[in-house]
Amino acid sequence: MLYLIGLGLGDAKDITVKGLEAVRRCSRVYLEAYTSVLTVGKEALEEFYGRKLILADREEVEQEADNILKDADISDVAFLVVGDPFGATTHSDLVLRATKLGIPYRVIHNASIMNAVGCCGLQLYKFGETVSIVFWTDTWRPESFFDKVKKNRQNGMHTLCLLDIKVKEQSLENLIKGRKIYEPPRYMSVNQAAQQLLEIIQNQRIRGEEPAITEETLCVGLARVGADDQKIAAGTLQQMCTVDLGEPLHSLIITGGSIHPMEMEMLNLFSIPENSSESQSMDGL
Ligand SMILES: C[S@@+](CC[C@H](N)C(=O)[O-])C[C@H]1O[C@@H](n2cnc3c(N)ncnc32)[C@H](O)[C@@H]1O
Repeated sequence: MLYLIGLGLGDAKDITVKGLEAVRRCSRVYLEAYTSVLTVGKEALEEFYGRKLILADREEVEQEADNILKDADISDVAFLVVGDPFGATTHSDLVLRATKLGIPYRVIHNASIMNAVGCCGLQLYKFGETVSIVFWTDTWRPESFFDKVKKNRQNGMHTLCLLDIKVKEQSLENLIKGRKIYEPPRYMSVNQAAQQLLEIIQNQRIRGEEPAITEETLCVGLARVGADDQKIAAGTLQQMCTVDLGEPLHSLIITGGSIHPMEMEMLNLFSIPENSSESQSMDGL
C-alpha cells in the first residue's frame, strides 16, 4: 500500500493519529522536500515518529518514482507531504503511476495553506484563483499571473499568492560542468513579492494601462501559519514591502474590493500599528 500522508503546517506533532500509525507500520518512509517545509527539520520529525525518513527531492519524485513505489504492492510505503498531499501541490502523478502498477493507495489528509489562510479572517469562499509568484531573474520577469489577480479583483475575490521556493538549485557553471553542488535554499518573502508587484504596477502605468491594484490596496502577509510563532500583518501593498514577518514560509493575500464587516474586524486584529513608519492610508482599512 502507498500512503500519501499530510503533515500539516506546524511542527512534528501536527501529523494526525491515523497518519502517525501508518508511518510507524511502513517499511520505507519518504519525506517530500521541495514544495514546502516545516519550521522544524527532518531530525525533529524522525525523533517524534520514531522512524528514519528518506528525503525525496523533485528529481526523485518526478523521474525516479519507481524507487519510491518499489515493493509497495507487497509492503507499506509512506510518502509524507508538508500541508496536505493534494493542497496546492498535486501528487496525482505518483498516484497514477501506483495505480498503473496495481499498487493500492490511501490518502491521509491534513491542514493545507489553502485552507489555513482563513486564520486571518478572510472568508475562504471569497477567494478566487490562487497564483504563484516566482523569483525574477535579470532575464525572466513573468507578469502573466497578474491577469488572474485582476480577474479576482473584478469579481470581488481575494487572491492567495503562494511564494516561490528554490531548493537544490545549481549555478549555471556547476550545471554545465555536471557538478552536484547546490545553492543554499531560497524562500520568497512577503517583502520580495510586494516589491515585484509594485514593479508590475509601475510597468503597467508606463504602458498606459490601469493597474488592477495600487500601492494602497489592502493586503495580508502571513508567515509560518500553524507554527507557534506564526505572524499575520494586514496593511497596504506598500507596507508589505517593509513589514518584518521573520523566517519562511510566507504567503501574501491581495484582498478583493469588497470586504465583509466581520472580515474587516478580524483584519483589524492584525493591522500594522498607526504609529509604525510602515503605516499609511489604506483602501478599506
Ligand atoms: C506548494 S505550496 C504548499 C503545498 C502544501 N502541500 C500545502 O498543502 O500547504 C508552498 C507555498 O505555500 C505557502 N505556504 C506553505 N506553508 C505555509 C505556511 N505555514 N505559512 C505561510 N505560507 C505557507 C508558501 O508560499 C509556500 O511557498
